[in-house]
Amino acid sequence: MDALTAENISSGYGRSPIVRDVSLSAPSGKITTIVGPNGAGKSTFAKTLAGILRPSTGRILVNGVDITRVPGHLIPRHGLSYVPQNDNVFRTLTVKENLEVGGYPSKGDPRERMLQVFRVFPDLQKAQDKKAGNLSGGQQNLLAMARALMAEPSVIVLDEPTAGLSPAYTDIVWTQIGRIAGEGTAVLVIEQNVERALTHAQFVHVLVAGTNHAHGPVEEIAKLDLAGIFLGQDRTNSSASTTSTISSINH
Ligand SMILES: Nc1ncnc2c1ncn2[C@@H]1O[C@H](COP(=O)(O)OP(=O)(O)OP(=O)(O)O)[C@@H](O)[C@H]1O
Repeated sequence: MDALTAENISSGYGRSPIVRDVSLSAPSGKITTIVGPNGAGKSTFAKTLAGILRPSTGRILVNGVDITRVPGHLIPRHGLSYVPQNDNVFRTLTVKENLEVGGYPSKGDPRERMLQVFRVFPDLQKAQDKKAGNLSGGQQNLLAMARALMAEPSVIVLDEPTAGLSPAYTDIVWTQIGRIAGEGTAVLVIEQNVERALTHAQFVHVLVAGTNHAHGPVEEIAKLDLAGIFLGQDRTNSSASTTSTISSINH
């Protein structure tokens, strides 16, 4: 059974849905990414998984349990933690205090859990008494991920965790994402940069105009003409698809 299963989700902000009939699954211990052009509905879908938006159709299962109608603030207790792109740490609290807050949904010993999280994020242990607001943007994103891990989630949803980061810090964040998956968590990453998604993920979903355009193991998705798909001109089977083209349209 996949840790996360979303079936036929439609969702949005008003009467007409932004995301339409999207299905996706994310297995434990693997990285699944959602890629797509700007405005495709990736963040809207992530917010729907997190319970911030209520889907108008479909259902969301975590470890087989239907969480579709669970209020957003209780969803971490059901095994799904969400890290938004912005405002994802308490800036006036220390690193340690942020982690303590993140541990509230967990039933385990929070001190033990913090030591486990520090094993995945050793640099945060060194900075544990620093105010989160004094960390760099990249360190804040790592702290946000670590805070989400404190809840011992089965599934962690990361909305563009490397947005705005330097290439060097982007590599650090992806290394950490790999370590989170290595601990057995299902990781779902919204990623703007297709090249990065194809490099790091095992499964990829391509969302275009709010609908599921393609999905599958990374080896299969890498064969598609993603640049053409993003530009609305699917040229798969032509020779036009190159990784550098895909990369360049994402910057
Ligand atoms: N709070 C909101 N209220 C109304 N419409 C919104 C809101 N947030 C996003 N939208 C609209 O929903 C659509 C999808 O936005 P969304 O942020 O989900 O796309 P995305 O694929 O994550 O894009 P990006 O890669 O640019 O972040 C866009 O047309 C956007 O303008």
